[in-house]
Amino acid sequence: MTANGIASIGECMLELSGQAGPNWRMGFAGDTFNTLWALHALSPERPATYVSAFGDDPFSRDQIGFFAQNGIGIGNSPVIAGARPGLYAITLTGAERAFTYWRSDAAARQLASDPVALEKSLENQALVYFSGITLAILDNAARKILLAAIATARSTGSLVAFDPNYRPRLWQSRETAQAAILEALAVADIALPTFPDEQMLFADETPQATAERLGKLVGEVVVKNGEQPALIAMNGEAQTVEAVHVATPVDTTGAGDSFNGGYLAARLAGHAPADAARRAHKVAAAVVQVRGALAPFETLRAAFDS
Ligand SMILES: Nc1ncnc2c1ncn2[C@@H]1O[C@H](COP(=O)(O)OP(=O)(O)O)[C@@H](O)[C@H]1O
Ligand SMILES: O=C(O)C(=O)C[C@H](O)[C@H](O)COP(=O)(O)O
Repeated sequence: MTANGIASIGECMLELSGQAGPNWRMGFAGDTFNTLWALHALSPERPATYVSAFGDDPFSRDQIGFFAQNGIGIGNSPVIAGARPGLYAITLTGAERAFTYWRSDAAARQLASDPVALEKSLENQALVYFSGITLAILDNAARKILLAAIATARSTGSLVAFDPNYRPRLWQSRETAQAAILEALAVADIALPTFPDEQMLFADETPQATAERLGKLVGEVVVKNGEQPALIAMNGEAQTVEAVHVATPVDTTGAGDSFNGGYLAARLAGHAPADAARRAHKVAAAVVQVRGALAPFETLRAAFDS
């Protein structure tokens, strides 16, 4: 059987976005889910699986129902009695987002609790995607199980993409994050970092320094940098691709994740890296103009094809 699917591994939370007070709007989001959402919008012919662990409370059931309504399955992800999803709220200063989390006992922390189920969820995938947030919510033993399952999928032909997405609050120490992220890069074919994260974590002085450092570890690297150009490093060659100018961004939550979804969908469809990054910028520019991390499929498709 040809591997045709797309799997993304991590934590999808309940999301509060919009305005504080009685007008909060509740959705579902999380970096790896946001990327899968865009990927699925842009590659609808590929079976899409969100690999995580879920609870059995009404919110977990709603979340799984929301995925299903939108054509996204959960593979062999465990559903754990008594567990529940995490929650985060977005507060904005202008369009720049900050997050408050309630997630320390979320079901997703058990996503590697059944190694056999995890490996099964990663079978027959053309693409396996995960992030530094996926690593940050796991303990050491669970991280090892996850990376082993990803390495197995890669050895059977899956392309592996990884966004380090550094969230200092989720890690015990910067050194732990550095070590785990380097281990993840060792099993990745495509790395999709954001420059300010890499600057914080590895003290890179410029996006070029990030691209050079990661280019020695991974064959294909795209460094995002907000409204600044993205930098592609592939096989020792560097290219820059200008972002789209957005006059009035509303909420930058999910911009990087949606960029990744656009980039990977384009690469899976056979577009060259620079063309993929141009499409990804357009997708991300559409996402910064909506509140919350997810934009409607039609909005994403129109941006990708424009
Ligand atoms: N203000 C902006 N105007 C236009 N595009 C933006 C803006 N902010 C982000 N983007 C788009 O989103 C992508 C990712 O944004 P970035 O801020 O680097 O990532 P993250 O959301 O991971 O912090 C950028 O490469 C760009 O395409
Ligand atoms: O922080 C987390 O754990 C989340 O997953 C919440 C957000 O949905 C993403 O962080 C958004 O990611 P950006 O694309 O970088 O804006």
